[in-house]
Amino acid sequence: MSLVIGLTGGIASGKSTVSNMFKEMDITVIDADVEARLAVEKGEPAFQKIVAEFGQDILLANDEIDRQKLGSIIFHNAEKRQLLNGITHPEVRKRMNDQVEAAERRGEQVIVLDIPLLFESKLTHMVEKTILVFVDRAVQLQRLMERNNLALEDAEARVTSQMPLTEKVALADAVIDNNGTVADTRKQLVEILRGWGILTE
Ligand SMILES: CC(C)(COP(=O)(O)OP(=O)(O)OC[C@H]1O[C@@H](n2cnc3c(N)ncnc32)[C@H](O)[C@@H]1O)[C@@H](O)C(=O)NCCC(=O)NCCS
Ligand SMILES: Nc1ncnc2c1ncn2[C@@H]1O[C@H](COP(=O)(O)OP(=O)(O)OP(=O)(O)O)[C@@H](O)[C@H]1O
Repeated sequence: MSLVIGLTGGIASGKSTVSNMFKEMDITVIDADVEARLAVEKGEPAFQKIVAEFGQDILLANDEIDRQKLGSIIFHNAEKRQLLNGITHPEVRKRMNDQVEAAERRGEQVIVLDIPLLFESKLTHMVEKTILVFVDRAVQLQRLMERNNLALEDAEARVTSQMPLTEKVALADAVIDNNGTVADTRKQLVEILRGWGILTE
C-alpha cells in the first residue's frame, strides 16, 4: 500500500513550488488543476454541461472554454461557482482516482495529490496525510497579482472564494510557512518528510 499525501493551500500560496520539490524527489504528484483543465476540454462531458449552463458566450473563437471569462464569472459569484464545481469536481475526482490506482499498480510508495480545494470540497478521504502551504494574506495577494497580472480587487475576489488559510491550518497534519525564501520552504518540507519516515537521510 502506498501513502497518499494531500498537498493543499490557497491560490498562489506556493503549492506548485512545493510540488516541484516532491517531483525532484521522484515522487509522483497528481495535480487537480491539471485534471480540471483536461476535464473541460472540448468533447469531454463536463464541457457540454458548462456550455449548457453558462451559454455559448463562454467559448473562445476556437470553441474552447474562455477560462479568463469563466473565472471572472465564478470568482465573483458564489452560486455560479457552486454550479461549476458541481460539474467539474466529480470528473476531477474520477481522474485523480484513476491516476492514484495507476501509481499504486506501479508500486509507488508515496503519492502526492495537489488539491487546492482539499478542505472546501471535503476530499480528505482521498488522502492519509495533509500538508498545508501557508502564506500571510498580504503576501498571497501580492504574489497572485504579480503572477496573474491581476488588479487588487480581482486578486481579493479569488482569495475570498476559498476558505481562509488561517482556518485551514487547524485542519492540516503539517504546515509549511511559505512567507520566507524557497530554501526555507524546502527545509520545512524535508523536516516533515523525515518526521513521517519518508526521508531517512
Ligand atoms: C475557473 C477556471 C476556469 C479559471 O481558470 P484559470 O486557468 O484562470 O485558473 P486555474 O484553473 O489555473 O486555477 C487557479 C487557482 O484558482 C483556484 N480555483 C479554481 N477553481 C476554483 C473554485 N471553483 N473555487 C475556488 N477556487 C478555485 C485554485 O486555487 C486554483 O489553483 C478554472 O479554475 C476552473 O475550471 N475551475 C473549476 C474547477 C476547479 O474547482 N478547479 C480547482 C481544483 S479541483
Ligand atoms: N517562497 C517564495 N518566495 C517568493 N516567491 C514565491 C515563493 N513561493 C512561491 N512564490 C511565487 O508565488 C507565486 C505562487 O506560487 P505557486 O505557483 O507555487 O503557488 P500555487 O499555490 O501553486 O498557486 P495556484 O494554486 O494558484 O496555481 C509564483 O509566482 C511563485 O513563483
